[in-house]
Amino acid sequence: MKQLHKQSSSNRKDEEMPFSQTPPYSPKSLKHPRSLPRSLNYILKEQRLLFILVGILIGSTFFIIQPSLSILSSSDQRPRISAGSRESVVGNRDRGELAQDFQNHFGNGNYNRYSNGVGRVPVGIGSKRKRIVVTGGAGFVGSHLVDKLIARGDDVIVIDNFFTGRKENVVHLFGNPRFELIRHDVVEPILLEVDQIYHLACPASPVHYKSLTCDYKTNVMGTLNMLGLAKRIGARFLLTSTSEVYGDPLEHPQKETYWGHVNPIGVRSCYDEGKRTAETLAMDYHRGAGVEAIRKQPMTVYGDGKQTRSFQYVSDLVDGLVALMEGEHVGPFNLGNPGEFTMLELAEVVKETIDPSATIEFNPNTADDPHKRKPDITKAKELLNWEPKISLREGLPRMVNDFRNRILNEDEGKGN
Ligand SMILES: O=C(O)[C@H]1O[C@H](OP(=O)(O)OP(=O)(O)OC[C@H]2O[C@@H](n3ccc(=O)[nH]c3=O)[C@H](O)[C@@H]2O)[C@H](O)[C@@H](O)[C@@H]1O
Repeated sequence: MKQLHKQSSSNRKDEEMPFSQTPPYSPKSLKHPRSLPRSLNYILKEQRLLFILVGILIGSTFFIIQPSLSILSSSDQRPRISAGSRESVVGNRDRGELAQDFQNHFGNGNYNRYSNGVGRVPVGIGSKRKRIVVTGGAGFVGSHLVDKLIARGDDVIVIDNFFTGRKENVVHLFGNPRFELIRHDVVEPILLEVDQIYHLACPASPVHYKSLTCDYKTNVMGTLNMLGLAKRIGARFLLTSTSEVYGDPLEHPQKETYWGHVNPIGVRSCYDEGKRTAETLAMDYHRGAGVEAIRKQPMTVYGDGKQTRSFQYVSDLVDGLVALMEGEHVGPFNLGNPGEFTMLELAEVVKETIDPSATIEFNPNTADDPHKRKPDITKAKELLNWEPKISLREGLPRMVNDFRNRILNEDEGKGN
């Protein structure tokens, strides 16, 4: 398999860890008590709290496409070829094997599309494992997704340029033969042979997307490159979009069919429009190819704090992403928690569940901040049989433990 800049790290003490010791997927458990304020500071630095809660836990829209060129009748034993495809890497898994594979992971389910031979392994290798690329896999959502995929037995290649991601998020997988880490910027093409592509790479933090460092190019060129790869190799493709594509919505709650209300020249637009363009590209390919710190510091609330958001715990999101990838559906799905809170309510819940002594500071609002946001998840409930299980009150303490644990792991990695 071709690799670009295979990661070498001076911080690979887990390298010898045998696979059998790989921790199963779950929000990482608290290993030993350590300073809560420190973890809060970590979580919230560079507005990470707002980012995590607003940027991630809100309802997000996900796109999934399937190049139609990969959909052949099950009786067609020819390699599936699209422009630039490499027949030599196209293998044929039989329907029974793939259906079995699916059942091993998910129990009974409809596996029609995959049973048409979408999954691939190199010719001659009858492995049931999937080979999966996760771009942005060293990020917050990405690293949780990678843990889940590895834990269920798949081979995972992470592509990340570490713009906001951290090697520490995946260091526990170093040395695992089923895991590869490639430092690579998705704006450059890459050739890999895989069954599925989860495209998460994106400068997602407000710290980045509200500043000149915002990289529209990543959303456009990066998505084009990953779509091109999916088309070439016939892989199933999933794009993590964002509820920001709905802008300051005039429809509430927001269904997948809502086109949104976005200021195309505002300070947030490089992110909103970048993701909107990425969605456009995904659907074009489908059609065309067929295919913040609060430790004794105030929590910052922008504006009057009456704007609403919906917050989703990361494991619910990861479950939804996998259900979407493993299913047969194409197009946007809202994967979010419909629980709707004002920013002031959120600050109160954070106070109650994390730090009762925290205070609130009001800052002028940023331009174009959406007034309300709440995902309509009817479609995901009906078609994916998916809905979030973890409430904000339940999720917040888990989130703190998760980040505390990451800090502890980092300290251990440094020999502290
Ligand atoms: O909810 C959302 O809106 C966002 O959720 C996640 O983002 P998240 O995990 O919250 O953010 P990060 O922890 O910053 O992860 C993004 C990853 O992409 C990587 N990245 C970023 C930019 C780039 O050019 N290339 C690249 O590999 C970063 O290094 C990082 O590992 C998804 O990865 C985003 O696609 C999505 O927009």
